Amino acid sequence: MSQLMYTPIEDIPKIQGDVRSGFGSGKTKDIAFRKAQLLQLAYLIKDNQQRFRDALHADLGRPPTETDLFEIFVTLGEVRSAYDNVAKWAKTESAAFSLNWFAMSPAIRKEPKGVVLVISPFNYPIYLLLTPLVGAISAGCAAVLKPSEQAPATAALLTELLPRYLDPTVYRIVNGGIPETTKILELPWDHIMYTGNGRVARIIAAAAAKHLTPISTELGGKSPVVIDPKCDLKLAAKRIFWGKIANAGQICLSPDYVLVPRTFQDQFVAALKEVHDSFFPEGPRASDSFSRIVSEQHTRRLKKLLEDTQGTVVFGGEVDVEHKYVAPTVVRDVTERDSLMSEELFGPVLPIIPVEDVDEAIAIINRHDHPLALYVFSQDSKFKAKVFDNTQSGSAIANEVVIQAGAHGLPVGGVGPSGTGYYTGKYGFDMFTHHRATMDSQGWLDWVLGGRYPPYTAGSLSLLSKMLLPSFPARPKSLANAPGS
Ligand SMILES: NC(=O)c1ccc[n+]([C@@H]2O[C@H](COP(=O)([O-])OP(=O)(O)OC[C@H]3O[C@@H](n4cnc5c(N)ncnc54)[C@H](O)[C@@H]3O)[C@@H](O)[C@H]2O)c1
Ligand SMILES: CC1=C(/C=C/C(C)=C/C=C/C(C)=C/C=C/C=C(C)/C=C/C=C(C)/C=C/C=C(\C)C=O)C(C)(C)CCC1
Repeated sequence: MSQLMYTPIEDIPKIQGDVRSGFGSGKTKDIAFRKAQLLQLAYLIKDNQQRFRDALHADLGRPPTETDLFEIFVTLGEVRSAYDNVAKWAKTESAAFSLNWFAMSPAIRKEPKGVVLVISPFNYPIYLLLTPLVGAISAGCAAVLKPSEQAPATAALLTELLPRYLDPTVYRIVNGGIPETTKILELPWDHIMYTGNGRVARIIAAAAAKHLTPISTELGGKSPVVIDPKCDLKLAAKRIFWGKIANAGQICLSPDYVLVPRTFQDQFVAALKEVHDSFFPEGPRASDSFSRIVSEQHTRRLKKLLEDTQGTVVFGGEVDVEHKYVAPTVVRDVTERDSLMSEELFGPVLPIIPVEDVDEAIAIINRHDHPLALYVFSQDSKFKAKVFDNTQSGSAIANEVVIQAGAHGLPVGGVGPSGTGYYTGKYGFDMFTHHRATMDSQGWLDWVLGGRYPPYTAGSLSLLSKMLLPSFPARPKSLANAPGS
């Protein structure tokens, strides 16, 4: 297995300078070049699938099925979609038709922003590094990638493979921890995409502000689940519990806590226990279908949150810091002020908060930061609409969890504290694309537009008003008492 070597800090400005020169050559703008690089990226993943599985097993004790589902398939899907659509996405687009303007051929040129920086976290180190790269390549940008040092085997493998498959004059990896990333952030970039926690996002945003660099932040938060007692209970329990134990709960979109009607809590907890026993008949510790926590530090953090909870542990609760193991755990009768509600859990611990009704569930959600995802389990469209219409979140998903990130055509992104901007598919292309307004005005148009030149006269203004001043419908009766009426 490759060993992770940090990039010497003094090399970082040169790497950025080299990539900037590479971008300056103009080669990344060529659609054939973009497609060739995308194809190479597909083969980088396909040729090395087993090595990626092994690396993720070393980093997170991750079962290969999960690496395939959450990283390999979905990243290859992103590459395929970009490969098929890049020519269409990159085409100059005519502006919406307007009688006044069409003669000037107004259009939008899709131009690469330039040299972009991608900083990614440990939990999906392939998908969250390479999906932004797909966006950057398809947008015609050059890119420097900073993988998470907390997933060293995967970072080392990517560092070995990237220059073998992609053009190293325009796509490079820089490795390291805080000192290296701090150096990277001193440099001017044309866009920074950061995926990770909100604390570091503030550091990134402050560094970017010095150069007025635009940023996208893909963050996390506490994604709630609202349960309607009339839901399909077995299905709800199975999907929610899977979303909590996959990658040992280290998923940005993982259900963080569940809001369940007080009278339904016993049934819901019993259903979760049944699912637990069916997923792990030999117990989760012995199972090869259950990951470990990324570090001893994060395991200790989860241990402390569990020690401090005032809720009742229904099952699980076992923590072994040395082996970075946290058992799948369900805690019932949790309150809003509990330790388990103090931060994003990012582990296989599921707190259940009993509520009187859906109104109380909505009020609790709205007292917290807008989450990355909001889940509802219900067969009743009015119930679902009530929850979605009265809350805000990155995504609003009924009767499913987590897999919305893999759904073709949907953006992935947060709102407010769960992030700014969207990636995947065309959204990834747009993130790294400058929409450059262009037009070409003919001289003869001054027959009608000549009134803009001095000396200004009442007649010229009247003509300009006729062409350019928009009219509006009369105010309806319902606005009769509105200010100014
Ligand atoms: N919205 C999304 O798509 C998404 C996806 C995955 C994870 N997340 C969120 O990410 C978080 C987990 O990731 P994490 O942040 O713990 O991962 P992490 O510890 O791997 O850090 C992420 C990146 O930030 C860098 N970093 C850390 N400290 C830094 C500093 N002081 N200055 C500059 N860079 C620094 C790391 O080197 C790494 O590359 C969770 O909150 C999760 O919800 C969001
Ligand atoms: C096959 C036929 C049919 C049915 C097809 C169906 C229903 C296919 C369904 C496929 C599904 C549900 C696939 C799910 C994939 C999930 C993925 C890829 C999850 C990805 C999650 C990710 C990337 C998470 C990322 C995490 C992040 C960003 C944070 O940390 C019929 C029935 C239509 C008939 C014809 C044949």
